[in-house]
This record gives sequence, structure tokens and C-alpha cells, in this order.
Amino acid sequence: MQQKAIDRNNAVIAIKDLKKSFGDLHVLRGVDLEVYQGENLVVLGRSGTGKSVLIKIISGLLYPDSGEVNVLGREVETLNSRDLMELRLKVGFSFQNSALYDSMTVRKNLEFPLVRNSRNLRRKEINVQVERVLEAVGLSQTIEQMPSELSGGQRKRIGIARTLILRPEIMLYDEPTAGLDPITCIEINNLINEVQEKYNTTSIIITHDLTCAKQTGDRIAMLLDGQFAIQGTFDEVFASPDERVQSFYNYNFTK
Ligand SMILES: Nc1ncnc2c1ncn2[C@@H]1O[C@H](COP(=O)(O)OP(=O)(O)OP(=O)(O)O)[C@@H](O)[C@H]1O
Repeated sequence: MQQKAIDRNNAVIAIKDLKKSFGDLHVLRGVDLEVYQGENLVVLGRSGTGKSVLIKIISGLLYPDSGEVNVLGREVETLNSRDLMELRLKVGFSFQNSALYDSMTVRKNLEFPLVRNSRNLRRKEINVQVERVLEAVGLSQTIEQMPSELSGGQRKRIGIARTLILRPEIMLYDEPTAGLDPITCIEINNLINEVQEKYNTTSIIITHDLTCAKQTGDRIAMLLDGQFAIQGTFDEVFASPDERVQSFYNYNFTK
């Protein structure tokens, strides 16, 4: 991956001692994490370790039990609903299932968040923005198609475009390559890197896919027993003798 500008003095997400339980299930047990401007941070962890809970807390969809969650300079848990809405516009959430409306064309799917969030946009401006974001994800030709006519990889791209159209400062990707064939996975990994360069976003990428982690992650953080015990580059993380890290690696590359 080419060198890029990551501002390590500028943490756009700063989390301290974050805890979250559901009844007796202690999911996050003191998470500390900083994500810097311009960085792609990959969060790895086994199923059910709390990766989705973490990004839902970052985007204000879930409240923490305790700890500090600072996103773009705001303490998420202290925001009123209006400020939270404002923050959410700056935090794009790319869902695992792409979350497209099946009854709408690609164009209408992309217009939807724009029209909902900036009601006074003119038709011409809406068209320009839709066309621009479609071009950015390499799918201009699909503009009048229905989601059912798209491949899994194309749906993923449109889902990412629909998040990008609001020009978020942070992108949260939940399992961006899940269910895709290996070549399409690589295309999505490339797209994640292109989005970062073109839109200068900061991203958190949740994945089980080690190829995705290696190709997109400037840094990897492994969620183990409710904490980020191990963080570093891909090679640094997997050089760890920690048995939990090694079994995660071996499982991925031997299954
Ligand atoms: N709203 C909720 N109410 C109760 N339990 C929840 C809730 N959200 C998540 N959980 C539980 O918290 C744990 C962590 O869930 P989470 O979805 O974050 O896992 P994950 O690491 O993203 O897993 P996967 O890789 O399978 O998506 C799970 O046991 C889940 O059942």
C-alpha cells in the first residue's frame, strides 16, 4: 500500500475505558482506541466479540454503559438528539447487507439520503451528486437499474455510494467483503482504499477477512475478551505469540 498522510496528532475517534454489557453478557470490557485522521483502522475479532456493538456506539446508535467516546471532538454520550443527528451525518455507516431499497432504482436509492437531509437541493444538483458518486464507485452504467439486477459486489458498491453521497468524514464498514467471491473482495478492498484517498475519510473496517485486513488496514486492532489487547500493522499483530491471535490467523488461512 502506498504511503499516505495520517495525522497522528489528530485523533478523530478517541475512546477511553468503554464498557458495554447486555444483562450478564459483558461485551466491551474497557476498550481504549484512537483512530487518526486519514487512517483505515481494521477491527478484527471472532464472531460475537462486540465489533458491531463498538461501531454502533461510535455512530450513536447504542449508548455505552461507561467510559468516554469522543467522535470528531464531541463526547457522543452527552449529545442531545439534534447534535447527535448532526454528528451522524458526518459518520457514514456502510451496513453488511448494503441496506438498499429493493423497490427503488439505483438513482432513487442514492437520491434518498440527499433529499432527506438537504431538502432545498435543486434537481440539477441532486443529479450531479448522484452521477458523481456513482462514477466514484465505478458504476455509472447502473443508474436506472433495480437492486435485484445487480451482483453482490455491485450492491456493495452502491451501498457504499449511498453512504458516501453525504460526504461523511468517517466511514464505518461492517463486514464489507462478507459473502463475496475472492476477486470481488479484492475489488471492494481497492474501493475502500480509493474512497479514503478521494474523500479523505477516516475509516473503521470490521472484518473476519484477513486479506481485506491486510489490503485496507493501515493499522489493525484485535478485539480479544472485550479489549484491544493488540494493535499494530498487520505483520506486527500476527507476529504476536498470543495464542488467541495465532489461532485466529491459522483458522483463517487453513479453512
Ligand atoms: N441490542 C442488543 N441486545 C442484546 N444483546 C446484544 C445486542 N447487540 C449485540 N448483542 C450481543 O452482543 C454480542 C456482540 O455482538 P456483535 O454484533 O457486536 O458481535 P460481532 O463481533 O460484530 O459479531 P459478528 O462478527 O458475528 O458480526 C453478541 O453476543 C450479541 O448477541
